[in-house]
Amino acid sequence: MTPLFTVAEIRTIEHAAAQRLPEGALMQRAGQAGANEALDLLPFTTSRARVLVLAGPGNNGGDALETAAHLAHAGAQVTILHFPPTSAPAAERDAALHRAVNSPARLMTLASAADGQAAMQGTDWTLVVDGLFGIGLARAITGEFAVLVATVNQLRCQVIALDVPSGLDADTGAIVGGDAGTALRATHTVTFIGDKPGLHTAEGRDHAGLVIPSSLDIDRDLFPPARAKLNDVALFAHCARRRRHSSHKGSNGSVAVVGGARGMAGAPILAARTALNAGAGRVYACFVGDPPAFDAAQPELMCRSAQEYDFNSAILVIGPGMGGSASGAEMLASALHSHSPVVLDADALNLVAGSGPLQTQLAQRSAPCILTPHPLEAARLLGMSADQVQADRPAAARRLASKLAATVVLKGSGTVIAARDGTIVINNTGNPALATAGAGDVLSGLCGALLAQGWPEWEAALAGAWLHGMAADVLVSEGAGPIGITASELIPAIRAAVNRLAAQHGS
Ligand SMILES: NC(=O)C1=CN([C@@H]2O[C@H](COP(=O)(O)OP(=O)(O)OC[C@H]3O[C@@H](n4cnc5c(N)ncnc54)[C@H](O)[C@@H]3O)[C@@H](O)[C@H]2O)[C@@H](O)CC1
Ligand SMILES: Nc1ncnc2c1ncn2[C@@H]1O[C@H](COP(=O)(O)OP(=O)(O)O)[C@@H](O)[C@H]1O
Ligand SMILES: [K+]
Repeated sequence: MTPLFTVAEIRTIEHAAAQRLPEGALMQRAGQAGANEALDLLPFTTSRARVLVLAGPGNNGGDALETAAHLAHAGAQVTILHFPPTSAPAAERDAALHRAVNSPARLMTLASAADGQAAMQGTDWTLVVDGLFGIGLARAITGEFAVLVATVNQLRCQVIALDVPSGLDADTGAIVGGDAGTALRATHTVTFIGDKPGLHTAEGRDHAGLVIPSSLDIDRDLFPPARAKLNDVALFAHCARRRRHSSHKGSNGSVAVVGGARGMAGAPILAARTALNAGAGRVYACFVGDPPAFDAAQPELMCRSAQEYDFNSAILVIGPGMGGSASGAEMLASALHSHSPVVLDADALNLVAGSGPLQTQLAQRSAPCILTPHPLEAARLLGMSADQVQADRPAAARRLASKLAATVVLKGSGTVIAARDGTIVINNTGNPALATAGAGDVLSGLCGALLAQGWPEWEAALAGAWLHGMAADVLVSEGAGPIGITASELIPAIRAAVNRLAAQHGS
């Protein structure tokens, strides 16, 4: 289980740890950790490696100077582009500079980032170490530093970021300064003290690459209980069940997907097929528009008119392709009036966003409730723009969960799952193959199927996000994507993932 800590928490831990250690110990450990990861990436003949180390003006630059000295002593050809501090540096940073100067590394002290860019030209670098800025970056990277970042981003070699890729907000995964800023794209990030939410959501996955946490050997008692974690099978495996020989379809619950206004019948069909293939015993597809007689590709589904369905008799997945009509709103109100557990997606969320009474009705329900908004749906529910949601996904998910008293699955790269009490989990399975129409319908059907099979709301949301992403990861590893995977193809891959989970962890 990987806990995730905010910058404020990391600063508190660091401060407490520093009291127990000799001056500079943490920076030295950080530099050693960076060097260890770098050495793993270098060719066996270290002397052939040309390593470019960017050492910024703050303590992140201090880490980089320590890393550079280690790599130079290990035999690599190291060039340091050093940006001196603009105010009096910490003694530990001075000591790091001293070690770098006394190492075989070539140190270029630069007055401007433009000098740095010139110094980078003409060498075929094996590896770049990014120690420009860490968690202390206070404003957008602009001007000459932005040009330097763009130059590194065009290199094709591996790039290790120290602590955080320069320019990325470690709390939110947004680029510091938004559109005015930029961030360095690393292939690996060695992150210090504890892992951080921003490395795994929003822009995080594209900029951090593979994340390697390094605790710097800080005593465990200095870490607070984590309010955020990375998603992990260990968080939900206890709910997995193997099928009993004595089971029957009634043992595995019923799901009713409610949606399908005229012209949008495919969305509930995708959700319903997923629910069936993820193990629900009986699945109804209920249409706000005219129902088809049956689904030819999945005749096991029971296609009904939503108006004629008893919403108390199944787990309800409401919203796929439902539209915003008065009859959709009426179906939603009666579904919320029922005692059934619900998954609210797509148009159901838009209808809730536009109606105070529906919001009150939702917040007052006692049955399990999972909301699966994408960023624009979340924005409508919060009365803000999608850009504002993306600027701080953990905060948006938390606010929604508390406002509507539900488990919220804020979708997108690094899906954020939030509980009513403010706990969050960030999912790191999945990939851009999922950026395709209908992938969200598949997720809502999967969550419904897990609820139907007795999973509690929180674990159903965690496992739903994880299995959905894992299915896409398996398809991509088999060469089927990420380009061109369709939502329908996810369904058999989800079935395989559900069965693997039950076989490996089910009781
Ligand atoms: N605090 C900790 O927990 C530890 C920190 N360490 C390292 O120290 C880092 C934090 O160090 P700092 O707080 O010094 O911060 P940083 O090194 O991240 O950056 C601050 C420096 O950048 C300058 N700066 C900020 N925004 C700028 C901009 N947009 N353009 C140009 N210059 C800008 C500031 O004036 C300051 O000199 C961590 O990320 C980590 O790498 C490690 O040494 C280990 C312990
Ligand atoms: N780039 C991406 N990386 C990882 N997951 C993604 C990405 N883009 C989309 N997804 C996932 O795919 C699903 C898309 O859902 P949604 O936006 O509701 O699509 P639709 O309404 O077409 O079904 C969500 O589960 C989301 O988290
Ligand atoms: K960095």
